[in-house]
Amino acid sequence: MTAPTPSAPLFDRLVIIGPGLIGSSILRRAHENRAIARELVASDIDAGVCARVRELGIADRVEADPARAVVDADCVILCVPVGAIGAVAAQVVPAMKHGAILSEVGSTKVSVITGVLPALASRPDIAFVPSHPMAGTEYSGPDAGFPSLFENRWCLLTPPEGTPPDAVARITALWQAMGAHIRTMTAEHHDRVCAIVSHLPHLLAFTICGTADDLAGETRSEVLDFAASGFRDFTRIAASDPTMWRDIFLNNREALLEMLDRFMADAHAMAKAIREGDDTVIVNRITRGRAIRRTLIENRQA
Ligand SMILES: NC(=O)C1=CN([C@@H]2O[C@H](COP(=O)(O)OP(=O)(O)OC[C@H]3O[C@@H](n4cnc5c(N)ncnc54)[C@H](O)[C@@H]3O)[C@@H](O)[C@H]2O)C=CC1
Ligand SMILES: O=C(O)C(=O)Cc1ccc(O)cc1
Repeated sequence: MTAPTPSAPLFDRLVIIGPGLIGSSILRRAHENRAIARELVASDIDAGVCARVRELGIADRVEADPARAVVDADCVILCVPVGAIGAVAAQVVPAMKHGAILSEVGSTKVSVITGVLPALASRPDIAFVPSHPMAGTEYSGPDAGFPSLFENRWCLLTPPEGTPPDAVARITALWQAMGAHIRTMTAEHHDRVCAIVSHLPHLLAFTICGTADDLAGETRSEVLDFAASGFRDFTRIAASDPTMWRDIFLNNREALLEMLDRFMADAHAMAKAIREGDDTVIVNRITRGRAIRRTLIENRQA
């Protein structure tokens, strides 16, 4: 009697360009679950990151040159800051094999897709499946990653019109193997949703920490002494990486500015209610905030 042949992995060779928090988390999960890819390859512009990924042993091979890294890959995922995705696509696409899948994990989509499309113009054989795991932390780099990062989190896919369904199905299967739930939407819708749920909150956190820091002398030291209040929750996300967030703000400019305008109008309405002692408006606003938090807890996303 012959032993049953184990089913082939989802990808033969999976390449991660930029194995920082997100890229190294994908590698860690795929390293644990070899049904995802037979071979894992990593490449990073930073020689220190390449050396660290080798030490961690989370990739089978590390290549300094991204064009060398992607040779014969079935799937290449760009995990670099959004401002670099277009340029990295231009470096790797010409070296990719016929029929391979290109993906990326950037936090913004419209400008990322616009930036990648020129590299794909002469390679209609390559399917492009942009993805965005709605999971992360305020930490960066290969040491910050962990295999369960995407567990029970949403991953948003924004395949451009005409993307082969088979490629979308394979990227869906990849994120499901990471433990994520999938939602597919247009890039425009993605950018508006993420502007309100992620980009504006980060902008507010950076701003409030800056405002507190600008307060002179004694007050500032008290802000830091008594930070075990609402302020502390802002400081966690305000600790996020400056390059990554500069790129997100500049690449989702329109949607972010629209949400900021709406927020400022609502903040002005709250200021007016406080000035005028309008307790109905104040209580109503707080009650709606509590309800949102309760829903997140019920959906296990808190
Ligand atoms: N940090 C988070 O919580 C989340 C981040 N994202 C997105 O994922 C992407 C990666 O973010 P993180 O993993 O947090 O960043 P990270 O800073 O931890 O890792 C990014 C890596 O890309 C490398 N890199 C930068 N430019 C490069 C280039 N031109 N060629 C090759 N490598 C290059 C860096 O050296 C670094 O190792 C970003 O686009 C970000 O918007 C998506 C979801 C969550
Ligand atoms: O650490 C947090 O609270 C985050 O919000 C992480 C995060 C950062 C960027 C994304 O595009 C998605 C998730």
